[in-house]
Amino acid sequence: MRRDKYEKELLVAQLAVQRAAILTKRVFHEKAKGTVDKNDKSPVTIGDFGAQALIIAALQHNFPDDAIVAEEESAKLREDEKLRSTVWELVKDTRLDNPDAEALLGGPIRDADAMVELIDKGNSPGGAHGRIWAIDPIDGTKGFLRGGQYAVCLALMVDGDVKVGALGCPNLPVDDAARLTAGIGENQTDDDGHGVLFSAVLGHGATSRPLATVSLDPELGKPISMRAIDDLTQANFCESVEAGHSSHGDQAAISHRLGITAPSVRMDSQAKYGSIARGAGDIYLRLPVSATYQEKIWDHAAGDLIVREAGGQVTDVNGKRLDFSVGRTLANNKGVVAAPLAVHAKVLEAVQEVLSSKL
Ligand SMILES: Nc1ncnc2c1ncn2[C@@H]1O[C@H](COP(=O)(O)O)[C@@H](OP(=O)(O)O)[C@H]1O
Ligand SMILES: [Mg+2]
Ligand SMILES: [Mg+2]
Ligand SMILES: [Mg+2]
Repeated sequence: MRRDKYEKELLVAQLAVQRAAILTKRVFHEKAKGTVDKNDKSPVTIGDFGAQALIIAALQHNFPDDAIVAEEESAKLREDEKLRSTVWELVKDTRLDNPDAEALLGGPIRDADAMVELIDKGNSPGGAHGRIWAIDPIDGTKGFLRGGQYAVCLALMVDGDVKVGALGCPNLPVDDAARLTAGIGENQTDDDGHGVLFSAVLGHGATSRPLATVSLDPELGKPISMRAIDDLTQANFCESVEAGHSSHGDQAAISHRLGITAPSVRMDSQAKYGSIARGAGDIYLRLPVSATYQEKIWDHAAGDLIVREAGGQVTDVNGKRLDFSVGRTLANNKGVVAAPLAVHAKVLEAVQEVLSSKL
């Protein structure tokens, strides 16, 4: 079956993520320099709002009829004049260093009022019908603050199915061959050799390229694929840093059951999905800690597609594919199990054994 290549959507998504990441990187450096308070939540707040505004501006310019589900809303900006002008100062000077690319995204936002209004265009309830973009302007808030991993995430869903995904990971190595190591979750930089842009279109594979390479050619990326692994004892698995986001205990028990000897690699954000998609790691486990928490679609949409297009499978702990068609959350799913297609069933079996032994 021939599938739509979504060429323009992919190009706009890639450039929008690249432009937003220029802003998040500036905030990251200003935080390190102490220009913004590094102890409170302000760096991430400034970065979230700024990145979301820039991405929505690009989407509205190119696809004005599409709906948008984005993580942030503007209430705080409307009540805090100082925060609003700090964000605006950053947004107004953030542009791609490529005039054609910048023009494609619609150029600068008009003024601070327009910026605040754009942020609120991300309030769609989501659902199973039509074209809906999902945005996480900074995923891995804690990683961003710690100087670890974070990601700028954008995906297009059509009738509830993810068709296009782009993930900008400023602090990951550019080199696809660099295996995940324990230190990747902290003390990272976005200096030379770092910053990768993962993308995928349903039915057309997944790619990576340097985040800094701005081009109007959406096919510039190198194809990526998961590592072929038949001996699961040699697998490398990754998980959240935050113990409140997934159960480190259950994940350790699953890994033990699979005979995995390497310690888990802890890192924030959808950088986990990108990393396993390019074979830097093999398995991503996100076992629920709470019976009531519903995963948010913007935390998974791009990563789910990128892993599946790289030869992986992504399901919840019950073996169901992630269902992006039911609103702003993955209300029909519990947890995430991502692994190469050939071994996913084995991993899922271990997940279910561990979970049922707890009952
Ligand atoms: N109790 C919980 N269980 C699972 N995920 C949670 C959670 N509380 C918050 N999160 C989500 O976990 C995301 C980060 O995932 P990770 O731990 O893989 O880095 C957060 O994204 P943000 O950082 O964009 O807010 C947030 O949406
Ligand atoms: Mg997130
Ligand atoms: Mg976020
Ligand atoms: Mg958040």
